[in-house]
Amino acid sequence: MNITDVRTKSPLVLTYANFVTPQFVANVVNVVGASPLMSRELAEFKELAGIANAVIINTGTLQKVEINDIIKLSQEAYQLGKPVILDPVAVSVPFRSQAITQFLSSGHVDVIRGNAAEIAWFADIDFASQGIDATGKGDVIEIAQRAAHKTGAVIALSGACDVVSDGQYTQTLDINVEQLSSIVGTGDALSSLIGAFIADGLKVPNVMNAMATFKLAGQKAATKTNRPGSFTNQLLDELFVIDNIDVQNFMEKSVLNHG
Ligand SMILES: Nc1ncnc2c1ncn2[C@@H]1O[C@H](COP(=O)(O)OP(=O)(O)O)[C@@H](O)[C@H]1O
Ligand SMILES: Cc1ncsc1CCOP(=O)(O)O
Ligand SMILES: [Mg+2]
Repeated sequence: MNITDVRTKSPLVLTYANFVTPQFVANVVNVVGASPLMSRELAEFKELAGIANAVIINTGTLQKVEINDIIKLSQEAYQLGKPVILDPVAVSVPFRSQAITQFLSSGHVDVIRGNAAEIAWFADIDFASQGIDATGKGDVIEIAQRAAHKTGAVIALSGACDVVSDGQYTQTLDINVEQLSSIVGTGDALSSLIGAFIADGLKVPNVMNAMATFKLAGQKAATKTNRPGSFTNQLLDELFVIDNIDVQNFMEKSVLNHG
């Protein structure tokens, strides 16, 4: 899907959110015309997964007692044929590594969206990080492709260079917009935004369409302000008005295909 499709179809995006950024995430999904819904209640997962077009599981503030819940949520979504997107915040921190390993052992995932350090964990490649941030350097195409092969999921690696890969087909978007990394929650928001754009099918180009839309909105916002507070609101405003023709032109110019 593209931004016009999202505005027309208004897909419902169900997010098991962390407790840090849900309002911002919901607003990003809302301003592009999709329909956000957040829940952490096991008793309603089946019903909500039934009405959702995609399910996002963000483990940014996951607790031990919740691991079986997210496994159940991913299984319900899978049984209903709904794509599951995992956002494994700071996965290299030991408790989180154990939790995600347990999740992967019996849960289901179709897309993993993370920064380069988070994706490198799935690829079994060393990559420096500090908490929620990727701080190292590395071959992000290799990292994304290896993570895709190891997990069987479509990988959405975000950062200065965005990479989407299913292990065979890879696309990159190497456009630097520093301000996007200056506010907390842009990664969380991107994970749920991807959920809106894959409502008509889990394909690499659909995932890249979401990432390019978000990146272009960030680039536009950055031309109007460089202060984090006003940038946050400007980003929402740019997403609200962004035009599909602009996004398609941006993608034609900046997205590279790597087989
Ligand atoms: N240096 C950067 N230049 C351009 N875009 C960036 C940069 N860092 C992050 N982004 C963008 O910010 C968003 C969040 O990505 P990222 O910071 O990697 O996720 P997280 O917040 O989960 O660490 C993505 O759209 C990504 O493309
Ligand atoms: C600060 C923090 N702590 C646990 S989740 C979270 C938000 C992470 O947001 P993002 O990964 O989008 O920067
Ligand atoms: Mg993140």
